[in-house]
Amino acid sequence: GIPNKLLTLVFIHQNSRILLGMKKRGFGVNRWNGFGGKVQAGETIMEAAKREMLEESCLTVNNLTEVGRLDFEFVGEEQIFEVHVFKGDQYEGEPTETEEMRPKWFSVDDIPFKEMWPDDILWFPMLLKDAKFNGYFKFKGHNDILDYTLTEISDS
Ligand SMILES: NNC(=O)c1cnc2ccc(F)cc2c1N
Repeated sequence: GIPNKLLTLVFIHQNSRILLGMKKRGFGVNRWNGFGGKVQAGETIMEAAKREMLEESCLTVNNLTEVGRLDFEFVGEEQIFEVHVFKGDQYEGEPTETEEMRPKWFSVDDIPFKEMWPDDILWFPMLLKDAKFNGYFKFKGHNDILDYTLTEISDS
């Protein structure tokens, strides 16, 4: 089907550490997520990414770039999520726990994939090496990937 729900996913990646957020309630609860959420009417996807980052972590990220696009389908659900993945390395503020998220820095050599969505281990290597990527994942529930496609896009 046609993806029809725009979402953002934001990571701060500084040298050998990446900021993740433990989701404290709602969708993806008890998993280390990227920061982000829905795109509201009247805002660009980039504006939504920065807004959600500020709301969920209290950080203002200055240099976000879009590094990937992931479509997620959940069998039995009409809606397909079109997730725009952003990365930045310059921010203002201090990572702060909110009602939604508990932020924590992880070494890129020690990412808690067992406590993350099962697709992460597949595309994080691309995220970390600054490759651009496109993916599609068909989920059954929140834990099983029935099938997927994942393509690294080389600019050159
Ligand atoms: N760090 N990874 C995420 O935040 C993440 C990964 N995969 C997902 C798959 C389906 C979905 F609805 C959300 C996510 C998601 N937030």
